[in-house]
Order: sequence, then C-alpha cells, then structure tokens
Amino acid sequence: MKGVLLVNLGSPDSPTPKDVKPYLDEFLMDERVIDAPKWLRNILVRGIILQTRPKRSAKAYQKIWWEEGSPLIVISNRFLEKVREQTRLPVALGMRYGSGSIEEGLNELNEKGVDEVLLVPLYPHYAMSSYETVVVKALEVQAAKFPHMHVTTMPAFYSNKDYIRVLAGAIAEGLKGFDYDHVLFSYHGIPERHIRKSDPTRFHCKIDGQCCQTNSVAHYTCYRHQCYDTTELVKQALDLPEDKVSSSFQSRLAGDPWLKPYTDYEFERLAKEGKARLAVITPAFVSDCLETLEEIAMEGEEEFLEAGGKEYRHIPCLNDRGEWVALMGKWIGEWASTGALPA
Ligand SMILES: C=CC1=C(C)c2cc3[nH]c(cc4nc(cc5[nH]c(cc1n2)c(C)c5CCC(=O)O)C(CCC(=O)O)=C4C)c(C)c3C=C
Ligand SMILES: [Fe+2]
Ligand SMILES: [Fe+2]
Repeated sequence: MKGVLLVNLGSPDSPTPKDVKPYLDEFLMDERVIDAPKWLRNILVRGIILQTRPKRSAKAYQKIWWEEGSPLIVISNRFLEKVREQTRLPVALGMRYGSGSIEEGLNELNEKGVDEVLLVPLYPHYAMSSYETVVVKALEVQAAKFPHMHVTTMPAFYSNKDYIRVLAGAIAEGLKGFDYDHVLFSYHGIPERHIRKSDPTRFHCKIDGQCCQTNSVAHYTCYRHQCYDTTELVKQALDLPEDKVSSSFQSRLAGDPWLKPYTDYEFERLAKEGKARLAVITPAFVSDCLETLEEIAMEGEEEFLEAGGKEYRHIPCLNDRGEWVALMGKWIGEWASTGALPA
C-alpha cells in the first residue's frame, strides 16, 4: 500500500534555552550542516557555539512563538491536515530535528500498512544541509527499522511550472496595493564550500558569476543555481522589471564565506540606492519560521528603515494556502496512479 511522508526541518519544543540547546545540538552536529570532521564539529558546536547560541536563539524564538507552538510546526501540521483532505493515501509528517521525528512518521505509515512511501522533503531547492540530509536520514531509518518498505523521493521542485505558478500567485497577492521599488528574493544561505562539495563533476561550480548560468549536470545539486532559477522564473511569470528584482542569501553563521550577496548588506545597499519601498520574499522555505518571521519580517524591516528605506513588506511563505495544498495533492495523485514525479 502507498503512503506519503512530508518532512520539514523541525523546531525546539519551547522557546527556552533548555529546549533550544538539544535541538541545536542535533541540528548542528549533523555532518551535512556543519561538515567538519566529528572531533572538530564537537569542539565547534559543543565547545563554542552551544555555549552562547541557545540563549540568543531562545530570545529570537520568543519573539515569534505562537500560542499553539512553533510557527514552523503549527503551519506544517495545518498543511498536513489539508493535504490529507486531497488524497485517500495515508499521509504523515516527520521533522528532521527535534520532536515528531522521521522515524515516528514512518512508524505511523507502517502501522497503517504502508510499504511504498513517497518521501517529500519540504524544501524547493537541493542543499546537502536541507534536502539531502532528509533523504539520507529517512533511508537510514527505513533500512534499520522498516526494511520491507520502499522509499521514492520527490525531486527538488524549484523550477516546476506548477510550483512557480503557485509561488508567483502568492507573491502577486503579497504585492497587492504595494507600490514597490524593489522585490528581494532572500534565500537561506549556505557556506560556499557546500556548493563545491555537492558538485558531482568536481569542477563546474566555481561561484564565479558564470557557472550557474552555464548548463551542467551539476545544477541537479547546485543550490545557488536553483535559487537563481526560481527568482528568474517568478520574475518572468509576474513580468517583474529586471532592475526591480534581485536575490540574496540570509542567516549566515560566522566563519567561512557563505553565498553572497548577504541579505542584511542588501537591505543597506538598496536603501542607500534610493529604493524606498522594498518587498521581501523567502522562497527557500515553504513554511514561515524563525528565519522568515524574526530575521526577515522583524529584523529586516528595522535594518532597512534604519538605512533610510521608507516602506517594507515581508510576503509570507506558501504555508497552508489552498493552491499549494492542491498542488501537493496533485503531485501525490500522479505518483499514486502512474508513479510520475514532478519535473
Ligand atoms: C551551518 C549552519 C546552517 C546551515 C548550513 C543551514 C542551512 C539551511 N537551513 C534551512 C532552513 C532553516 N534553518 C533554520 C534555522 C537555523 N538554521 C541554522 C543553521 C544552518 N542552517 C541555525 C543555527 C538555525 C536555528 C536558529 C538560529 O539559532 O538562528 C530554520 C528555522 C527553524 C525554526 O524552528 O523555525 C529553517 C526552516 C535551509 C533550507 C538550509 C539550506 C538551504
Ligand atoms: Fe538553517
Ligand atoms: Fe552553479
């Protein structure tokens, strides 16, 4: 019997340092997130980052926490419930880190008699620290605990025409009544090194301003290429003027170079260039979360206005909007009936 496992990133159980610390420990000790040898990761994460970050992160989580819990978890559950209404197949939800794990999700499907699983990483783009780690973890759990199950993985859907239509529709709605000077597509950042590590050709991705526009098999796993592709396709779908659109990368940790341009520097640059009214969208996330609600909607606005900007609008993620739920229902239906996956 077929079934579906949706997987998102996960959140701490509460916005307190006590709960944020074990969550960050699991997250940052993932070798695909902080990709240093284990002994060094131990020093970096447990010896340095976790000494101060949980307190700082907990404060940030407190600013965005909802009565029902973490926005990312609440929204993922709302999405789950609505997707269930679109299909007769069992659908479960798992989180890569923290409570409500991938194992619990697979177990729920197993108890319903599912032995053929469609695994859906809830990330539009491929990155070793997001999409890839979900797939690796799910396959590890499946092999160890549910060896009779067969798992098929949904590909990254960053350029799928239906996804672009749905994303463009959400952005058009968000831009309504806003006489914007610029639309910034802010994607979660990753270290530049991750791009090179994910290049199967080992020579294509040079992050030189050219490689992401030159055809290559490397783009199946090139986060940077995929992010720029999403921006370009939405720009075309909405007929946005070339000089009013750009992409940037947010949420970097100190240390190695991360993908540029950095979102916070872009806020300043755009304000200084006289772009008084700025709209920001965050298409690396399908659900609003700490990174969109605190870093972009709150901090971003402050930074932009302080730099001289006049008006700022953060456009929400797809969350549980009807068109997105219907599209996931359509993809599940196609897989269930013909085995086809979104291209
Ligand atoms: C080395 C560090 C990190 C990499 C690489 C990274 C990639 C990455 N992350 C997301 C999605 C989310 N990240 C979120 C929070 C978050 N991310 C990092 C670090 C890296 N992420 C940290 C330390 C945190 C925790 C908060 C903080 O202390 O700043 C979230 C929000 C979770 C929530 O509970 O709301 C999401 C979502 C992607 C898609 C990605 C690679 C493309
Ligand atoms: Fe992150
Ligand atoms: Fe590239």
